Amino acid sequence: MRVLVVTAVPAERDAVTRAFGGGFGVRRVPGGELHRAGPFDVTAGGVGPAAAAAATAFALAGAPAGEPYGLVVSAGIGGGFAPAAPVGSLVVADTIAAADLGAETPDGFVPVTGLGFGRDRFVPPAPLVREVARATGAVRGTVLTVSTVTGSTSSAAALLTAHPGAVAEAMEGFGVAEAADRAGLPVLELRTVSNAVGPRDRDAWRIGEALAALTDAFGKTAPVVEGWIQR
Ligand SMILES: O=C(O)c1cccc(C(=O)CC[C@H]2O[C@@H](n3cnc4c(=O)[nH]cnc43)[C@H](O)[C@@H]2O)c1
Repeated sequence: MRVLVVTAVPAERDAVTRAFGGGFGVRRVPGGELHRAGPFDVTAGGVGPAAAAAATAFALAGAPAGEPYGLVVSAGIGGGFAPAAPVGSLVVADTIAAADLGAETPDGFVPVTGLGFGRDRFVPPAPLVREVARATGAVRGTVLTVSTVTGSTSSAAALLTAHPGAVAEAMEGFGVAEAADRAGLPVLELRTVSNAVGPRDRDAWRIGEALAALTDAFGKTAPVVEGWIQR
């Protein structure tokens, strides 16, 4: 079995494949391409949950005969909630939560599940999360999926009130998880922290360091997931 990794942008995809000395072959799938590296097929699916879900669904549907996927990973850089996940740290999601999927009401935000629809979270396999955290030193916690990057102290505080276990936010995990779940596959989310969640200061984003940390993280994660998908 192989592992599908979905990043947002090509720089993140290439950071993952660099853990194996680069991509070893590129395969076209509808709407994208898959870069083969070690046990991973890595695709840059675009920014946001909708692009991520579409890219994941097409990649899973196009798996070659005899090479099924056993796991899907959402990966890339993300914002970290202080003090749990400082800039430069690695986070592995024990819960992937859609933080802004729902309705604003007079009583505040109501998640989509409170409206009687769908899902607002997915839970990766706990033993796998534990093993990845042990192998990489990652912080474990909820990773939020947002469609709008948080840009103020008050919004960051509101997210932490609604999700006390949140350690990071990004924009794709829930979309990847939704597609993986419909294919009957487990999901994992790995984020290296490029910036603090809070007031927007793009000059303070440490993207280069976060991409280097992503390469390091995948080098350490590969043996763990290889063992796990063979069980
Ligand atoms: O400008 C670049 O060189 C560059 C290289 C790699 C990635 C980027 C991105 O802007 C990726 C966008 C991606 O990052 C996630 N992200 C990062 N920080 C946050 C945040 O604070 N809140 C939400 N999302 C964040 C997100 O998943 C985006 O898709 C640029």
